[in-house]
Amino acid sequence: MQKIFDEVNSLDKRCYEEFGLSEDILMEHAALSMQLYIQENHSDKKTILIACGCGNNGADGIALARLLHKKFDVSLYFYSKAKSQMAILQEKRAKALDIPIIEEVIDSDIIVDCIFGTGLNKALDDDAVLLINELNSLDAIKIACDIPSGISFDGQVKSVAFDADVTITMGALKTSLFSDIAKDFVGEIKVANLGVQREIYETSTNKYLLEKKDLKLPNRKKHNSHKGSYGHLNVVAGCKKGAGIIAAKAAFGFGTGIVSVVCHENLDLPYHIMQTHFISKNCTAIAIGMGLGNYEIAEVQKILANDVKKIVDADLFYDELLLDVLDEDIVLTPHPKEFCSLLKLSNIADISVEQLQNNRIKYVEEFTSKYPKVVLLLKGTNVIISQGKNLYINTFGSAVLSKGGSGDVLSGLVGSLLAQGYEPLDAAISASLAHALAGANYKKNDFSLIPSDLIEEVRRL
Ligand SMILES: NC(=O)C1=CN([C@@H]2O[C@H](COP(=O)(O)OP(=O)(O)OC[C@H]3O[C@@H](n4cnc5c(N)ncnc54)[C@H](O)[C@@H]3O)[C@@H](O)[C@H]2O)[C@@H](O)CC1
Ligand SMILES: Nc1ncnc2c1ncn2[C@@H]1O[C@H](COP(=O)(O)OP(=O)(O)O)[C@@H](O)[C@H]1O
Ligand SMILES: [K+]
Repeated sequence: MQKIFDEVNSLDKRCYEEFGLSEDILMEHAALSMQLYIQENHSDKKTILIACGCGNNGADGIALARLLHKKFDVSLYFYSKAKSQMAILQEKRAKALDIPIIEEVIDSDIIVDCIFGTGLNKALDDDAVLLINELNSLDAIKIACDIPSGISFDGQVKSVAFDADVTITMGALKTSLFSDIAKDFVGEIKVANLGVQREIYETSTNKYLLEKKDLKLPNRKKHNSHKGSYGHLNVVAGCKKGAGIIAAKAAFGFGTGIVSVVCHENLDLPYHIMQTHFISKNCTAIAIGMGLGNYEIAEVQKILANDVKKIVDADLFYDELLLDVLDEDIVLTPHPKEFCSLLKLSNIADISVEQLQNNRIKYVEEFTSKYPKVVLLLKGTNVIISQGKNLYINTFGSAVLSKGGSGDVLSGLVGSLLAQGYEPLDAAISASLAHALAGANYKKNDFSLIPSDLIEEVRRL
């Protein structure tokens, strides 16, 4: 996993104070890394437009123009007059080289957005909105310097943001790049070293970006085993039985030795999935909530009181009885609407889905600091998983997963790993990665995936 930081000003400051580097050195490295990226990936292109603002993001852009001048046809466009000391200095250097400065945006092979970086501190004015819309409308390779202009420090996009193919972010990954809203603007994210290697630049953090290698598949190492060695998951099915059946199939395909669906009515299940009317004595984990619908409170209370690992999803996020188990290391997998209900039930906040989506990390942190044992997996395009103070983000998911039943597959995967003995946090992380990567491996197209395709892809991981 890679570290993520809420802010990097303190990390820059450390470079000056502890490593004796200057702002100029850091900026030169920022510009150099963008130059190298462009030369290594787009040497066949001719024209580059660099749009600059008045602060140090703009200064990065002017320094880049100096580095690329003559190798490409570089034009500088100033959205506003240089204001920061470094922007004034860089402009002087650029003028000494006669780098073309243009008054109107022109068609170019590559556009580099250096209008606003981490200093964006108010709403974009009409001119900025017009400029960003104009840049977005051009058919060019689009590179954002540090962060696409228009995304604020907390990952919100109030009006518009630069629509980047790639974001070259300076020094370290920033939290703002990983909001659900930002995902449609950042493109591929690359980190530029600022004069020291990243491992030196970075300090400690509580936020991490998950990588493919963080997926720990339940590979079987022992030959001397039997089905009971790989756990017994009980999936509780309710009114909408399909949800439980999907979860059960996903769990079986992900390695659980025995999977039983708990339901009073007789179900038509695949032969390898068992049915039971009550929780099995030897079950090693329980998945409950998916499609539960109307249920008897006493019965659900009794199920939740079982001393085995549990994953809770869907309908139970609307019921106060969930509050009884929030002092356990239980896994909860709400989507945003369900999480809003959970926040309300737990007296943390009474907010709309929109308010949540604009502040996902804030509310996850509030919840997990109130309930430090719970493993919370907040669904979304960038899934957030958190327990206690630590928070992990999975960005591998995509819109192929926006289908009824995708969440039921996820519950099944989490339950499967819990039943096989994974710790709750490890189960949530690996299940979420498997879920998203399986979706990404489905290559037919981006609209036709159904839960059985997703389970099939999980089985191929
Ligand atoms: N040590 C450093 O400080 C380094 C900074 N770097 C670059 O510097 C950037 C941060 O520079 P700054 O702090 O100067 O910030 P920005 O360059 O993002 O812009 C800040 C300026 O824009 C103005 N502004 C903010 N929001 C506005 C709005 N909506 N409409 C109009 N004007 C607005 C502010 O008043 C301020 O003058 C980083 O994103 C990064 O690109 C890099 O060069 C690496 C090193
Ligand atoms: N656009 C998207 N990008 C990434 N993941 C997505 C996207 N849309 C949906 N998902 C994932 O699909 C799952 C949907 O779950 P949920 O809404 O509970 O569906 P259901 O209850 O119908 O099974 C979640 O894991 C979510 O993170
Ligand atoms: K920018």
